[in-house]
Amino acid sequence: MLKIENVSKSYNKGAIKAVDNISLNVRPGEIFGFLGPNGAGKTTTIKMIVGLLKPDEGNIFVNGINNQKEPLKTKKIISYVPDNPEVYDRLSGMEYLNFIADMYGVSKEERLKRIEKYLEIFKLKDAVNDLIKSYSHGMKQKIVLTAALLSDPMLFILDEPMVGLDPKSAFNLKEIMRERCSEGKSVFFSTHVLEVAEKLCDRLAIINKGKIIAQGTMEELRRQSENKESLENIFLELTEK
Ligand SMILES: Nc1ncnc2c1ncn2[C@@H]1O[C@H](COP(=O)(O)OP(=O)(O)OP(=O)(O)O)[C@@H](O)[C@H]1O
Repeated sequence: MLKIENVSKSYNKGAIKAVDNISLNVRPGEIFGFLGPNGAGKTTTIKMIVGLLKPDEGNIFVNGINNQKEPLKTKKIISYVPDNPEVYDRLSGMEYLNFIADMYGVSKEERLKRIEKYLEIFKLKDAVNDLIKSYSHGMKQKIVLTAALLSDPMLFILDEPMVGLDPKSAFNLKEIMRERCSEGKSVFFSTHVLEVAEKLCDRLAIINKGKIIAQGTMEELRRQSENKESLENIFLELTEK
């Protein structure tokens, strides 16, 4: 579903190598966790996957399509929720949802069904006709999540999705991720919450200083580490080397 091949990215004319020759593969029906300390290169990688940044080297394929060569085709099957979503404050929640559904060409029937479903899950029904600028931080996050789900993406990409969500909303989001994967769709998300990653992900990759230092199932990561008890121990051991 997602294949990253030997991808590198530098900033400031090569002075900062943010991502250094990484490769990974996310399969259909998989929840894939992308972990790493601050400044490791997670957001830079995600921005390259969704087409906001261009890799200096390497290729990224979404469902077999090269995202540099056919950006619109790949964007159609991806939804992306950034770590700090910017929303159109002067729209109401419903106007924003319809705008995103229009951009993705979602039919009236499908959008109504999905809007109803996710507004119910995220308890946003009463606020959906209010202006987004009146929303709390968490409500803004939830309207962005709802919008991202309207196109029923094959690949759902989230950068630090649990930050700012209350426990119930975080639980609901995890259920949504699981449901998508049971339907054969894929989820790729970055997180600092190791407990969530450990419980939720089918496979994980750990990035440190731009390089992938471990990748695989929890079982496979345990085998690569001497300190095998929890993902926290494995993470600390591998990133402190
Ligand atoms: N626009 C930019 N210009 C210059 N350097 C940048 C830019 N964006 C990121 N960097 C640098 O690239 C490196 C990787 O940053 P990135 O944001 O990808 O890390 P991250 O793993 O997402 O970090 P965090 O967990 O703190 O969000 C860091 O050294 C960062 O300072």
